[in-house]
Amino acid sequence: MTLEPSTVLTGIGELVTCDGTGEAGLGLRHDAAVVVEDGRIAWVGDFASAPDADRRVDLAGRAVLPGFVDSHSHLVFDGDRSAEFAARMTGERYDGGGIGVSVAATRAASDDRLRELVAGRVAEMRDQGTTTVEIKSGYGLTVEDEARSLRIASEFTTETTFLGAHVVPPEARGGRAAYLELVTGPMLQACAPHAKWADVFCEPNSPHAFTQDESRAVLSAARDAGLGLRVHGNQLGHGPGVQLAVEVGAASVDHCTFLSDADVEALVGAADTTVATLLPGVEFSTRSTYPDARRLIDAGVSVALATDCNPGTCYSSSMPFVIALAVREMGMTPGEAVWAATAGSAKALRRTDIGRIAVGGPADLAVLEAPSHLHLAYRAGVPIARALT
Ligand SMILES: N=CN[C@@H](CCC(=O)O)C(=O)O
Ligand SMILES: [Zn+2]
Repeated sequence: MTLEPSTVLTGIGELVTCDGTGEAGLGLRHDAAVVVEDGRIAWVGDFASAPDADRRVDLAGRAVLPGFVDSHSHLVFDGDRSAEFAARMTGERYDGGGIGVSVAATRAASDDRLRELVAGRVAEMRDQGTTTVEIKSGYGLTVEDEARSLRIASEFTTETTFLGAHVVPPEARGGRAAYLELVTGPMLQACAPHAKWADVFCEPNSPHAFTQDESRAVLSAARDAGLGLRVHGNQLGHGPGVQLAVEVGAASVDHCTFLSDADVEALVGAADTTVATLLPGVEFSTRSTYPDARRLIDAGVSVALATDCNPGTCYSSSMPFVIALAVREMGMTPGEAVWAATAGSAKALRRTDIGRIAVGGPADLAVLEAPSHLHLAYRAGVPIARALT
């Protein structure tokens, strides 16, 4: 639906502004109207006092909320790993080894083929209400393949993340030190112009990923190159990822599945800086224990939700699915889950302009085929959300 040049949205069953007021900060309004002008929110208020606009769209009781912010995805890949998923469903454990399969297929794909795959995945996300997506590299793992992954990602989003330190690639086995030098040197140099962020798979529980010291070296080089920092941490077992993320002031530490009391304490102390991004689609798709979101929220940690859409641990692009899992499996209220998928996830990207509906912000809106946000978890698996603009 086009909302140009100016449109007043009426008949909104429930407006979820995420303005920080009320239950879970959702700032719910009823009998509200929204005016969109030139792609921005121009006015929010009571329907009765709504100003005129060029067009009027009656939403017939549907709920409107900020478009979802998916702050963690790996969309630039080719190849199929559905057999790996099936094997996990019969008991095989995930250890990151399958990443090499996606790396081989991604390297073999043409630019056009990768572009087409990313476009399809981004469109799939929009069809489910996502209006901002972060996209990582990490299936190239050569200077050229990482740089082109990021070039292609930046055609779709400004939230691009260099993940040369995803795993040590198969051809570098035995040469970890040399690969780290490549990642922190020429690869970082080639990728930095196309990336806003850098990330590292800090996971001593996987033979393929990186230790605390290796991860620190990657993050410190990335910071020197002007990139913001993110960390994959505490996914497969207890580990140093959370403490390292807090130490370096990362915007987000993602997964947070296995946390000690000291990890939670560190995240509470860093709640203004470092967000704990939970990715329950991963636990679903790897048949693992879910992170304890209740413990984190009750302690005062900043929590976000994202899909982690990737070919190995979660090939789902659906934020509504993630919200349903968060409510059903992680003890979050529907309101907390919606907040974490919008304003919380925006905070994980250090953005205050998205993830909320506020005058002056971009008109990144999602609409539900339902009267309230409660339906996102209540009607799990039903495609009720879509991006409005
Ligand atoms: N853990 C590291 N990276 C991805 C999985 C990548 C893959 O298996 O292809 C994740 O976030 O789960
Ligand atoms: Zn990931």
